[in-house]
Amino acid sequence: MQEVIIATKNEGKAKEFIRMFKPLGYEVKTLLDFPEIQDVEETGKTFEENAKLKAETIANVLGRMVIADDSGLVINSLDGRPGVFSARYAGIEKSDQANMDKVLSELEQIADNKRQARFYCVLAVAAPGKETFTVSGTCEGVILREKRGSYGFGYDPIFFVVEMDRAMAELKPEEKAQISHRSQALRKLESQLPSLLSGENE
Ligand SMILES: O=c1nc[nH]c2c1ncn2[C@H]1C[C@H](O)[C@@H](COP(=O)(O)OP(=O)(O)OP(=O)(O)O)O1
Ligand SMILES: [Mg+2]
Repeated sequence: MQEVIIATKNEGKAKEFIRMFKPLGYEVKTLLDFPEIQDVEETGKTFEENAKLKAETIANVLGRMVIADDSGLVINSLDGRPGVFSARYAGIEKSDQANMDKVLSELEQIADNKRQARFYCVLAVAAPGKETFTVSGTCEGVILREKRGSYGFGYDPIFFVVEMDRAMAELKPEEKAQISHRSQALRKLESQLPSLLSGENE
């Protein structure tokens, strides 16, 4: 099977990418398979900037095509927070539980009809000597008042998916893969994968 490198150290993302790429005929490797590679500092102001930064840095380290994912939760009544700070919202330890607790407490006084939010995902494709490009996807929802469900990762337990009438963490992996911001973004990339990867690791 042809190999695709995803420049992520996030186990939840890694699992989703492995599942999404399998039916397309690609085997996914992530930075969890390359523990010697150092963290890329996410200094960008936008998801696009951070996705490009991660993809280009790792493409240069490995000398081959790499896809990076920068994603997060955007909440209307918090002026778009946590946004690009989603992973480290409650501190640099990157705790999903602490991040969710912080959002829940910030929204405690916010009425049910003012809790709209969206997940946003940018995928950047970078290869040495080529121009980097990005695609994006979104998933609309509402922030719950307590955690629900145990699938997924990150903010999934507090994110109610309008389209599915359940919390994201109540969706089985194959259900999340039908509607997620990540799969929306990947769909925009799918048809280009064969040409992007031609000449790589045959
Ligand atoms: O489907 C999702 N379901 C729930 N939460 C999600 C999702 N997608 C992103 N998120 C949250 C997790 C993390 O708090 C942040 C991503 O931050 P982000 O910097 O892109 O990833 P990360 O630091 O965990 O790993 P890495 O940079 O190595 O890919 O947004
Ligand atoms: Mg990150």
